[in-house]
Amino acid sequence: MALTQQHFDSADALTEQFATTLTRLLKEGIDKRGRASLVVSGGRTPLALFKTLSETELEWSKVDITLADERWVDESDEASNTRLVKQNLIQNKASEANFVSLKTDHNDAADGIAEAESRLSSLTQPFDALILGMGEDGHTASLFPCSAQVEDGLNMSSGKICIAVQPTTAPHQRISLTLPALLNSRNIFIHLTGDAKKRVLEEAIANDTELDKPVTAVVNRAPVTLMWAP
Ligand SMILES: O=C(O)[C@H](O)[C@@H](O)[C@H](O)[C@H](O)COP(=O)(O)O
Repeated sequence: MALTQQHFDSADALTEQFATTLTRLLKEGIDKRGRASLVVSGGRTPLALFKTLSETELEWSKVDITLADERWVDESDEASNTRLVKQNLIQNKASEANFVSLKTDHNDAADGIAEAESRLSSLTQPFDALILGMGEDGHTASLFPCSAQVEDGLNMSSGKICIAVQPTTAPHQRISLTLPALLNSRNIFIHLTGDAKKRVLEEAIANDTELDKPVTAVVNRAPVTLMWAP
């Protein structure tokens, strides 16, 4: 499948254009289907994008937002992606958006899977837009190459929407959408900044080893747009 690359001169230019594109896609979803769904990633990269989106005019009350993955920590924990999204995206004009959390009260993520999957079933699918980040080890969402669960997460016929993941090279147990669940999106973006990550992505695609660099599995199966700035 094709990777379309959109390169920008600065992170600000990337943020502006990305917010415009996402708003257009969400509006299109609302116009055609009554509601729209947006799947975002955690980490530091999307922070400015979240802030810009939150200031954007849109019928946010008709938008459902969830995460591609979540660290299995309380919402009060600095590491919580839910906290990040609520503090930066579900604010201002976007405060009316409906946020669907993947985190449940269970101590172990494995015990929260059924509830998380049931929550996700309320979202318009295919998702209108999916924003993925990537780590320098080639993980995307929480499909970590170091984890024992990576094969399960990349299995296209598992029938699973979410899995519990225990990375060995990153902190916190996680819950992640599986590859088939992520691919159930009308528009897929990989959002990266910096030369190092761009190199990792290019090498991952060239070497085509999905278990070693799970981001490759997404690019191999769907049209993906890379949104990149230095
Ligand atoms: O919760 C998470 O950690 C993620 O969703 C993860 O897949 C993230 O997107 C990458 O690790 C990139 O993170 P940075 O943007 O912080 O580099």
